[in-house]
Amino acid sequence: MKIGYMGVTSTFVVPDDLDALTRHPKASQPGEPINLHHTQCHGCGDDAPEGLHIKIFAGDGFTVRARMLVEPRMEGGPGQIHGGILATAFDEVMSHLPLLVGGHCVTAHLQVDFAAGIPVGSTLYFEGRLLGRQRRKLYTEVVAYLADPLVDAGAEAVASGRALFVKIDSARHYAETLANSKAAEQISRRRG
Ligand SMILES: CCCCCCCCCC(=O)SCCNC(=O)CCNC(=O)[C@H](O)C(C)(C)COP(=O)(O)OP(=O)(O)OC[C@H]1O[C@@H](n2cnc3c(N)ncnc32)[C@H](O)[C@@H]1OP(=O)(O)O
Repeated sequence: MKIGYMGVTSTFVVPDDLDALTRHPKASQPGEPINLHHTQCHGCGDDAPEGLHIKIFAGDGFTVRARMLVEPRMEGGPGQIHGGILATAFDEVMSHLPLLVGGHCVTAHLQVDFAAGIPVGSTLYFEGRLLGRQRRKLYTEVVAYLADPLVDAGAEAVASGRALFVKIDSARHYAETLANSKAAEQISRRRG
């Protein structure tokens, strides 16, 4: 089995020679919700019954803000969020950053640092940031807090994540699996 990518152990290093970033003209404005991937998306979909139902908003510049209620069904260790759920939430929040510059991406690499246990019943607040772009690669990071850092300057960071996204041709990438999606019609309609 291949470990890492192309035989190289994956390490998240943002290159120095980045391309310039430009906000897409149709990107959500700061404070506005960012369009759902689709309504059945496990992370952000309103109609995914077992989904995380994360609410994601555009921030200033190349940032996003998000929040998620840590429900009892998300428990791992007693009374605390499961680490895999937090990793999923991080993936979801960071996957909305490429939408600020346009185009669909998939996660190629994801890493998480867990700094403190996160109690069931809390609301998690996320701040995500696009660190840079090089060709099809977009480098992102996210930090999770137990209070809204916008209103509470003392909000403590409880976890952080980094991910590399790679831009795809969405129609080609999902050509063989779209028919399995509960949202197939909606996605096809959106493509026109
Ligand atoms: C319509 C609604 C859409 C909703 C989207 C929701 C998304 C939510 C976020 C997710 O969870 S996505 C699901 C998890 N991810 C995947 O299923 C992706 C599976 N992997 C792939 O499909 C391919 O490996 C991938 C598209 C990422 C790359 O394959 P390609 O053949 O298109 O590109 P290539 O291998 O040439 O890589 C492009 C660049 O990325 C680099 N790269 C790719 N994977 C890497 C990796 N793992 N680590 C480091 N670098 C990587 C690669 O070295 C290269 O760099 P350079 O530009 O410098 O040449």
